[in-house]
Amino acid sequence: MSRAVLSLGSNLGDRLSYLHLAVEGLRDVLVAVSSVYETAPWGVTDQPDFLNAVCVVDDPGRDHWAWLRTAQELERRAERVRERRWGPRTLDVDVVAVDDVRSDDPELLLPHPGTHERATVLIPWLEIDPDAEVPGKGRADALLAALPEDDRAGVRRRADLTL
Ligand SMILES: Nc1ncnc2c1ncn2[C@@H]1O[C@H](COP(=O)(O)OP(=O)(O)OP(=O)(O)O)[C@@H](O)[C@H]1O
Ligand SMILES: Nc1nc2c(c(=O)[nH]1)N=C(CO)CN2
Repeated sequence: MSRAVLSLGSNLGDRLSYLHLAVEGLRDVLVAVSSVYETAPWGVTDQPDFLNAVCVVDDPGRDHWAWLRTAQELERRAERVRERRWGPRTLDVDVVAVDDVRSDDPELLLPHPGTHERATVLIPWLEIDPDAEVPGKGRADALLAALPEDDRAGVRRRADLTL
């Protein structure tokens, strides 16, 4: 079994349609997809709000490198241009975790190094997996509770948008 958690983000153009494109590309392997969240930007803060969501996907035939290729292929389809780090993008697909795999290869860091401090990932992930664990870091609910209130407040569920 190879179960992966992928995070989706968009803050350029028709944001929802880019998230749709990603979910449609994952349809055959999709186990669960979260609601869509409108989120205040972290990192570079002078940029538009993001739409974020998280998917759980499963395919016994794909290892963690294959999930990275899947993520990059989805970004390519969204004609993502690589600009500045943490800057605006049509579609960002990060591999958050794959089973219990730990990797310190810079091409594929697992779990994704930002996960434990990003409410934009933890909140949607917990919605679809309340027992989620970040390998090596602990339970996602405990990690979320440890974040500043402002970080959690910046993540708002958009009940009017669906994937
Ligand atoms: N877990 C991972 N998921 C996706 N890409 C990863 C991962 N670990 C390392 N990378 C590498 O990161 C690079 C892509 O970085 P990218 O431009 O998406 O970073 P970013 O989205 O700006 O920042 P962040 O990764 O902190 O969210 C790729 O070269 C990819 O090989
Ligand atoms: N709210 C939010 N902010 C971000 C995001 C993101 O997905 N959501 N992604 C970034 C680049 O990886 C930089 N900043």
